[in-house]
Formats: sequence, structure tokens, C-alpha cells
Amino acid sequence: MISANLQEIPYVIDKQNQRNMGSTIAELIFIPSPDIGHFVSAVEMAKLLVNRDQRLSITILVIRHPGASAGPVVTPIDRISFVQLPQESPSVMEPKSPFAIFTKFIPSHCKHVTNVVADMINQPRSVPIAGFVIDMFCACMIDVANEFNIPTYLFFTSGAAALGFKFHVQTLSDDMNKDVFELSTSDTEISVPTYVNPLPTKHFWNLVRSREGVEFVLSSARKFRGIKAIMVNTVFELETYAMEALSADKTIPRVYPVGPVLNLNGKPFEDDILRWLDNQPPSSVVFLCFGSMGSFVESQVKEIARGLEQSGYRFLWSLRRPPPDKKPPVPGEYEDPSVVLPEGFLERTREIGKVIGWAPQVAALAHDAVGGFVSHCGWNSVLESLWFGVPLAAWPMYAEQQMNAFEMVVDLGLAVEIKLDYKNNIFNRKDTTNATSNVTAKEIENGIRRVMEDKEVRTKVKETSAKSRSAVAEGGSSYASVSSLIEDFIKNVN
Ligand SMILES: O=c1ccn([C@@H]2O[C@H](COP(=O)(O)OP(=O)(O)O[C@H]3O[C@H](CO)[C@@H](O)[C@H](O)[C@H]3O)[C@@H](O)[C@H]2O)c(=O)[nH]1
Repeated sequence: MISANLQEIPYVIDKQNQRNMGSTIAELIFIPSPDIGHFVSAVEMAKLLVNRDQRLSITILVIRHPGASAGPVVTPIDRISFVQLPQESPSVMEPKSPFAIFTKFIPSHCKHVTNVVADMINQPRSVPIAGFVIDMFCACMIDVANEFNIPTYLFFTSGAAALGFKFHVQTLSDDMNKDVFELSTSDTEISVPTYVNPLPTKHFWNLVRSREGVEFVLSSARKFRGIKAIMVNTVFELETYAMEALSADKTIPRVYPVGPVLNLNGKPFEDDILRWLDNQPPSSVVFLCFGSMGSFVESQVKEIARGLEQSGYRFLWSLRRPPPDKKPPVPGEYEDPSVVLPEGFLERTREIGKVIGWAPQVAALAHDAVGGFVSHCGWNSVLESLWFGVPLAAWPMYAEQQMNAFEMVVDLGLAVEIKLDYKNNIFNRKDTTNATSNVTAKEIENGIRRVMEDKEVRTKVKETSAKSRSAVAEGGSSYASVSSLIEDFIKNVN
């Protein structure tokens, strides 16, 4: 099995920092957060920019994840260099809180960013810095950019609707005097400008389900209102409603939809998985995969297995081992998955199913045999699924995934539901549905049948796939948006 975790992000730090600078006239400093779903997306965005315009070069500042034993592995890319920031000790996160990585660990890197940028500026023949491009969890870096009079851009790795939620939460608190924490723990629904339908509070981003998390969201959103612009990994034609709501609010910086920004190369495909998929009929396999951090307790694993067997569908299942208690929430691989599966499951399903560890997700979604995708609705997974025209069955777990699932199922009709309000919060066990409220085999079976059989959703997803591809092609909406964004960068140094 291919194993993948945070220290194996597929890039290599360019130690020599050697780059062909060519005719570069503007440098961008990217600061992604150290999570694969954010980091990979930011690197792909950086590649997109330098490939589109010879005048740009980019330095990506790498914050090593506190749970990683080594830095990410990255391959050098022309006009992009990677600078690994000195590693801060995870002890800066004491006393332990689920949000300490955002509120303590990432901010503890600000001083290193200041040093690197000061060094860059002092180099003879240095290229003028046109902007900081920061991740949603790196709002603290805006102060560093301001010290150097450098404009800040946010690269938002989730969708436009979720971005609007963050701003709306701040409006509720600051302008309407609402207690967002109380709201998030009440059982009601509210109208959020970037969602077509009222959003049930039980689907709120898990960040706002604690007072500390609410404070973090509020302070980030306040800072984001004052930055130069926001790049969102979305397609205007996919999230038209949300994009229009964002542009209608003049207190929000200009928003550039630049997606889908995807890493379509991924890791090499394992031969036996490919061979197995090659031998399955077109659109016959349901693929199950729950992102970089997704794993389930044993009782839930057994329900999934029963649901799969009852559905009778062929399946490719990425099954990962939950992390031990008190360890960073990074799942591992089972030596022998049969220890958590119902007795005889692997033998009974040998002809129709395959249980794997870390999945070659992009290659699986690209394969003809895959006809449906049971997903946690991490935004990259949503965009990848839509790119390949594979309908989703939404089974969100934590972060903003319940909101993504709600948008896909209820607002856009691009997915079916497995369970929209399921919670399995790896960062905060208190915010987790307990074992007695596992999603049942019957619910899973029903979701699988719907995702494999619902013709209406399938047709809409195929149309969205075509729209995603046109958006990034020359003349498309995202292509045009990236052109304007580049002009915006260049103006900063002219
Ligand atoms: O077995 C696996 C699991 C994941 N992936 C890839 O890893 C990425 C996972 O990204 P995503 O689907 O966005 O999930 P997370 O890793 O959970 O992403 C985090 O970051 C996202 C972007 O901000 C948020 O939407 C999520 O809620 C948050 O958990 C995707 O490109 C997948 O193709 C694999 O290739 N194989």
C-alpha cells in the first residue's frame, strides 16, 4: 500500500534555492498552512501563476506540521523556490487546545517570516515583492506583510460559499451583536448570503462550535476585510450564487475565482489497483475515500462494510487506521484490515471489492470504472470529483465539510446525502458523534444506491465537469480571472 501522510507531501524542498529567474519582475511570497489539503493546493496555484506569466517568481515559505517528523518532499520548479522555516517546537501549543495549531503554532512562525523577507529584500538585485499570498489559517502574517508595506492576498482553499460564511459570522457578531457560539450550538437555521437555502446551524464550520474557535474566525475575518484581494479555488459557473453575493458586499475585498486548481498528477498509480479497476465494467465501482485525515472507529467501519455488501455494488475503499489517542490526528495504515472488518468480509467480497489504504484518488476518479464517490467533502475532493464528472455521496466529518456537503446536496443538486450532520472531529473529540450514533449500514447502502443510480445528479455533474474544464481553458472564466489577478500583482511593483 502507498502510505501518505503530512511529511510525504509530493514536493521536494529546493535546498539550493536555485531558480531560473529569466525576465522576472515581481515576486510573490506564498505562506500555506501545513496541511496537505492546503499545501498542495497552494503549490498548484503557484505553478499556475508562474506558468501563466514569465514576469512572476514565487517563494513558498514552508511551515512544517507539528505532527511531521520531516519536511515535505517537493521537486524544484522553475521560478518557484521553497524555503523551509525553522521548526518551532510543538510545545508552543501548550496548554493544549484543538485550535492551538492556528492560534499559537502558526503565529510562532511570524518572526521567521520577517527574517526571510528582510533577507530577500536586502539581496543585491532582489526582485520587488508584489504580494504575500497567505492561507486562511495564516491571518497573523498580514501584520508581517504590513511591516514591509507589502499587499496581502488570501488564497482560500475552500469554496466561495464557505468564504462568505466566515465573513457573515463576523457581520453577525460585530454588526448585529449576535453570540455566534450560542447560535452554533442552537438548533435552528439562518440565512447566509452565499448559500441559496437557509443553513442549519448544525452544519456550521466546526471552528465556530467553541468560543476559542469563534474568536479565531472573527479576528481572521476582520483582518481579511482589509487585504488587497482574495483568490478562491472555485469556478464562477459552479458557485455563481455565492460569487455574486461576495461581489455585492463592498466591504469584502475583490474576489478572484481561479479554480479548479487541482494536482492532477498525484502519486504514481499502484499497478494492482489500476489492474483491478481495468477489469471492472464502466461506471460500476463506488469509490470511498475520506481525505487526508479521515478514519473511523471499528464499529463504524463494520457498518460501512455491511452497507457495501448489502448494496451489492463493486467498491474501492480507502480504509485507514485512526491515530492513537493523544497523537497528532494523522491516520495510519492497517497491516491487515480484516482485524476491523466483519468476519469473512474480504473473502465474500473478493470478486467485487478492493480495500486499500491511502488511495490514488485522482487516478481513481479519472478511471472509467468509477461511477460514484462516497466522500467527506473536503473541497479538493469535491472539485476533483466534479472535474471527472463523478457524482458524490456526501458524508462530511469535520472542518467546513458539513457546509460543503449542504451546498453540494441541497443548494446545487450535485451530490446525494449519506449523512449531512455526521461529525467525526479529529481535532476535537468532544465535537464528535458518538459510537451509538454511527451511520447505519442501511443509510450507507441507500446512499450508495442513490449515488450510483440517480440519473439527474449524474447528468448535472457531467455538465459541471464540462464547465470546470472550460473555466480554466483560454477564454474561460477562471482563465480570465487569473489574467486580471496577475495584472493586479504587477501593478503593485510598477
Ligand atoms: O487516500 C487519499 C486521501 C486524499 N487524497 C488527496 O488528498 C487531498 C485531500 O484534500 P481534501 O479533499 O480537500 O480533504 P482534506 O485533506 O480533509 O482537506 C482539508 O482542507 C480542505 C481545503 O481547505 C478542506 O476543504 C477540508 O475540510 C480540510 O479537511 C485530495 O487532493 C485527494 O485527492 C488522496 O490522494 N488519497
